[in-house]
Amino acid sequence: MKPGILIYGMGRMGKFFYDFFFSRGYDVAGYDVVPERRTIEEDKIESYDVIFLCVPMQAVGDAIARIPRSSALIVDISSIKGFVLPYLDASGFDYLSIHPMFGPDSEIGLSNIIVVKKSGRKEEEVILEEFRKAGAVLSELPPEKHDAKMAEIQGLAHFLLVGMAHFLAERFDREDLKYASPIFATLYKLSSRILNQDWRMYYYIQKNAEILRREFIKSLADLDAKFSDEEKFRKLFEELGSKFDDYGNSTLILDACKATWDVSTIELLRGYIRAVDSLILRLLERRTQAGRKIALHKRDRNEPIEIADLEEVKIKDLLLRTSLNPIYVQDIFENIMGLTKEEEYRVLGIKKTLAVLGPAGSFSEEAALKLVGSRLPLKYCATTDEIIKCVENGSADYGLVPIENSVNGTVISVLDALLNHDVEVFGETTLEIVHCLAARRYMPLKEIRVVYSHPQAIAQCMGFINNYLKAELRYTSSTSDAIALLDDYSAAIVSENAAKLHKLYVLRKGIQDAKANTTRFYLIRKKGSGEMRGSITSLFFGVEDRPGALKDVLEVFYRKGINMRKLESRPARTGLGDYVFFVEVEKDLSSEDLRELRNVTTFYHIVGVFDRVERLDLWG
Ligand SMILES: O=C(O)C(=O)C[C@]1(C(=O)O)C=C[C@@H](O)C=C1
Repeated sequence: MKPGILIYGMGRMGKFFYDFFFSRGYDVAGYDVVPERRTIEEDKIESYDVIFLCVPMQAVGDAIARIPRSSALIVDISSIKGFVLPYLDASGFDYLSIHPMFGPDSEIGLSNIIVVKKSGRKEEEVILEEFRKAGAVLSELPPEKHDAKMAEIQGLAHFLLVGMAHFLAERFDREDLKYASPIFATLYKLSSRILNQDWRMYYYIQKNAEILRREFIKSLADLDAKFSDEEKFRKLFEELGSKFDDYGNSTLILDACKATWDVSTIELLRGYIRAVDSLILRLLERRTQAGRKIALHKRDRNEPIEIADLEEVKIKDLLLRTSLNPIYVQDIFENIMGLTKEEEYRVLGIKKTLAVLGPAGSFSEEAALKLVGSRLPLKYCATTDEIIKCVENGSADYGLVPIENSVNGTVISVLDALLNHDVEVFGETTLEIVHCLAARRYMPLKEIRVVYSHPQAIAQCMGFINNYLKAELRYTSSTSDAIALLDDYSAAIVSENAAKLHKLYVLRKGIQDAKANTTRFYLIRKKGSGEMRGSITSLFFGVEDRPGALKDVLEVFYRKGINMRKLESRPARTGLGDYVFFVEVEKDLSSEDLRELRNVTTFYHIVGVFDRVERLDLWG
C-alpha cells in the first residue's frame, strides 16, 4: 500500500513534491496557510501517513506546533539541520530528515538528496526508493557533518557569488556583459539568481557558515601573496590541478548543474537520462520562446513564418555534425521546427496555412497576397506537385495552384495531379499578369545592355523588347535568378511584386504584348474537409471507346442548358488512345444531373464545386 502523503506548505518546493508523488500515483494532498493553495482543510491533515514539511526554515517551529498530533511520519527538507531538528526532536513525531540539493525548477534525475536522519519507519523506505527510482543520487550525512559540509557547499558558494556581485555592483553594469567570457557570464547569472530569491534562507545558510567564512577570507588574503609570485602560483596551480579533475566542457551545462559523475547503476543512468530530458525540454522552451519573438519581427517585415530553405540548410548542418542515425535526427529536428512554427503561428493568431508556388515575389504569391493580405501564413513550394502533396498530407491547410493562363492555356501538370490526389477545389481566383522592366537604379532604356528573365516572360514581352530595347536577352530559370544577376547596366522582366520585394526600380510597367494576360488559380484543400458548394463544378470523366461517346456526355449538358467553361482531354494512362476528360460546368450538379452523367460515362470524379473567392481568412 502506498502511504497517503500530505504536503504541508504549497510554495514552489511543496508543489514540486506534490507533483512528484501525484504523477507516481500517490494519494497526495496539499495544505497551506494560504487557503487558495490548499487541496484539503486543516482537519484532514491527521489522516495522512506522511507529512512533507515544505515551509521556510524560520517557519518550521510554528508549523510543527500547528500540525495535529498523529502517527504520521514527518519529512523535513530544510537546508540547515541545526536550526530545525531541535523542533522536530521536541515534537514527538517520527521524522525523516533529508536535504534535497536542488530547487523547485530543477529535475530530480541526478540530483543529490542527502539523508540526514532516518526514523526506521517503512513509509520512509517507500519514499526514498521512489527518489532512487527517479534517478536521484542518495547519500548520507549525520546532522552535524551535514551542516559543516553545507557551510562549504552552500555557504562558501553563496558568499563568493554575493561577494562578487557586491564588489562589482558599482563598477560593472549590465552593458559590460557584452565583453563577458562564458565563465564570467555563468558566475554573473548565478549571482543575479541568488540575489533575486528570498533573503532569509541565505541568511540562515550564512549563519551556519560564519566560522568557515572567516577562515576562507583569511585564506584569500594568503592566496594574494601566492598569486603575485610566479613560482608559487605555478606550484599552487599544479597542486590544485592534480586534485581537481578536468571534466572538459562538452557537456558543461549538464555537468555544472548536476554534481554527480559516477553514473554506473541503472537507476542513476535513468536519472542521467531524466536530467538530459529535462534539459532538452528547457532548451525546447527557450527555442520556442525565441520563435515567438521572431514571429513578431516577421509580422513587422511581412515575411512568411515558414522558410523552407533555411530549415533545409539547418538540418544539413546538423546531420554533418552527428554520427547518430540521420533519419531519426532529421525527424526530430523537423518536429522541433514544427513546434517552433506552431508557436509562431499561434502567437500571431494564424490558424491555417496556404501553400503557394514560390519563391517570394512569384505571381502565385501575388495572387495569394490578394486573398490573404499577408505573407505570414504562406508556405512556399518549389512545384505545384509539392503544393498538392502538402495539402493532401496535411502539412498545409490550403493550396493555391495555377490552372490556366489566357496566353499559355491549361497547366497540364496541375490537371493531372488533381485527378490523382486526395484534394478538392473549393474556390478560384484570377490574377492579371503584369510584367515590369526593373533595374537596380533608374536609367534610360537605351542604357540597358542586358535583359534577364524566364523564357516565358521574355516571349510575352517581345513587342516591347523589339520596339524599345537594344539589349542582349539572357534566359534564366527563375525570376530570382534574374534578379540575382542584375548589375547597374542590366534589367530584369519581373512582376511588380518581385520588384518591390527586392527593392528594384520599376522602369516600365505592363510591358507584356497581350494586354489581357490573366492566370486563373484553383484553391484546393484536403478531400472531404469542407462542404462542396458553389456555382461551378469541375469533374473528370471517362467514356466508352465508341463513336459519339463524348457527344452523349456533351448532349446531357446541352439538353439541360448547362454552360461549359472548359474541356480538356488527358491520357488515361491505361493504354494508347485511352483518354479521360476534364470539364468545368457552370452549375452545382444535382443528383438528377449526375444520374444522367453516370448513364453516359464509364466513371466520373468531381474535383470541386466552387465560386470565385475574394478573401481567404486564415486567422479565423
Ligand atoms: O529562423 C526563423 O525564422 C524561425 O522562425 C525559426 C525556424 C526554426 O524552427 O528553426 C522556424 C521556422 C522557419 O521555417 C525557419 C526556422
